[in-house]
Amino acid sequence: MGAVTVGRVLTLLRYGVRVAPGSTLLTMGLAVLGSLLGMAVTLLTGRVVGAVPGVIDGRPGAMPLEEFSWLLGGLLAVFVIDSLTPALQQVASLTMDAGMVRAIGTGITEPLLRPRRVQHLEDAEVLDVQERAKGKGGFHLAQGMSQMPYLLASRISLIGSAVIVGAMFEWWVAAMLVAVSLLLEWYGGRLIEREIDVWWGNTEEQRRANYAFNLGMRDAPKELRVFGLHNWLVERYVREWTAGYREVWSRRGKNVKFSILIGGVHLIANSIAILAVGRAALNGSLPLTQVATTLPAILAIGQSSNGYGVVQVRRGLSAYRAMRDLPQTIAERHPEPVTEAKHRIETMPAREIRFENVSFRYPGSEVDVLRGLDLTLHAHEALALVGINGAGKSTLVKLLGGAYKPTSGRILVDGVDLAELDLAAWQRRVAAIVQDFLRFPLSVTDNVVFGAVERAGDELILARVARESGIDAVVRGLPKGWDTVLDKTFDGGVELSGGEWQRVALARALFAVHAGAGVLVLDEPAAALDVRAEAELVERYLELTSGVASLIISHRFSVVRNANRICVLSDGRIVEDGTHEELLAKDGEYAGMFRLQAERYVTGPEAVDA
Ligand SMILES: Nc1ncnc2c1ncn2[C@@H]1O[C@H](COP(=O)(O)OP(=O)(O)OP(=O)(O)O)[C@@H](O)[C@H]1O
Repeated sequence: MGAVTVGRVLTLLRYGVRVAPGSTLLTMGLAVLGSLLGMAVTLLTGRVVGAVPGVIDGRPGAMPLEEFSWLLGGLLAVFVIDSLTPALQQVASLTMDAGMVRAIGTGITEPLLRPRRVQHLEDAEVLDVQERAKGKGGFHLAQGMSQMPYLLASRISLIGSAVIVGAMFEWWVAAMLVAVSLLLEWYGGRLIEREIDVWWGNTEEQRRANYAFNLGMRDAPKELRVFGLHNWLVERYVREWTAGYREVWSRRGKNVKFSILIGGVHLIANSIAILAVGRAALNGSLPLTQVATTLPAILAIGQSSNGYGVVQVRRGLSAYRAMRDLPQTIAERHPEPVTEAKHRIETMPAREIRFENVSFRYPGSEVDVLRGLDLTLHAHEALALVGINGAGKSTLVKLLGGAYKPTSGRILVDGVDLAELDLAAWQRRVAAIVQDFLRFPLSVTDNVVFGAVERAGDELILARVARESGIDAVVRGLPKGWDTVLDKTFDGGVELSGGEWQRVALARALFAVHAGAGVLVLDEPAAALDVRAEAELVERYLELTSGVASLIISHRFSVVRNANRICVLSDGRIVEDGTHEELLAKDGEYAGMFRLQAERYVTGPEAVDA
């Protein structure tokens, strides 16, 4: 099969049989049956045509009429079955495709989701393997699998037709036709491959066209209308798309003369074969049956070259290998810590969480975000962390949640290094609302109970959370109450306002705390609310969650001052630590930031909020 060897095809077939056994076997079986029936039609047609003159003349030794009728009936039956198989094959093939897409989607996302840390998601090598496992412009593996039945059928047809030509006529003719057919396939495959590469190579124009498309469809449909930019966008999309396709056309144009040359070779080979058959028929050395069988077989050899199938199957194979390697690449480059279940995580932290001389730099970055940071968060205390944009506050939260591990230093939970704890169990102990919290396009209930999915069915906690968080007021106004889907693209779904969404997200954190979480992180928890509402909400949350260690991050001092203690993060370490009053008295960085904001609220545009 050219560069696609039989062994590799079997590998791919084995995968198909593993993930979608019924439909794969049926699709491949029907493909084989279809090509065998096609050859049976050729052989039977030859016999029927060869028998006709004798039957008409009633020559002695000719086929009896009854046998001829059976032959004709047989041809008809084979023809009918042959006509039915493509429809059946299509159904089987669609079912196989659906199974493949599901299996590949899981095969790629599952290894990426499984690790408790996230470093692997920023590792160029892992991302490269993932990209190859997926393929550009759709799942290459699924595309390869859907071409397998056609490739299989065209191979059987090529071999079978060559045997017919060789056995009934001349082996040199069969060899010549097969050689030309494979040449045609190899060359056609190369052209197709290059075209696909250009098209999915994501040229600058294609990326711009995609950007325009996403802008219009997904990212900014409202703003575009406000600014009256829809016509501009459509025009831009068409222009970029056409420009992107120009390269494909120019490559196709350049290849035309070679295609004509190869097509000419094919035409000459077929003409030689047909002329040779004609000559043999005329000089009486080739009986009519053989002539009528050989001619369609000659044409079938030419038609069985399948460059597209070869290319797609080859791409499918390489995607399959990348997908197979993905879990191993992740495990080798980012081993998950092996932990012993000797610590009672479900009661941690009983005393404190301590950052001890912690430094951190993101993978691939040259800059340390944290530099020898020391910080203690006591159990049952509410600690606020302040610092300018980019100081590293959210980064510290990611380290606390175990999403990253410190580049150096340690994070100790009740004296035990976080690296020694079962990360999955620890992450269940941490409830967090981050700035870009998840908005699931699911029901309100799901959006709240996902705070602690293992307690999802606990109606008592849900009722308590609804009462305490005040989202029962939001739910009462929804068409299907708790079952309302929070995405208006779904039937009966609604879109909440930014502030309402934040209340849902906070209810999610509260659900996690009541389900047993021991650490609560509020990272800009209610920035979409006005200043007073946010301050009141955070104050209320701290009352409701007073039994857990809370870390609050906010740029608003009305929120921060609710905390028992405030730490200022600057230059990668904690530079000030104390209560609101203590830090003001100290007249350092905190006091400077506070004064600046207070002035704005008195004189500036935000005075309304204050
Ligand atoms: N995934 C990442 N890869 C590389 N650098 C990152 C990544 N995430 C954040 N950074 C960088 O780390 C630094 C600290 O970012 P971080 O989000 O922790 O700051 P922050 O104090 O929370 O800021 P803000 O107040 O604006 O939310 C920034 O310089 C940021 O650009």
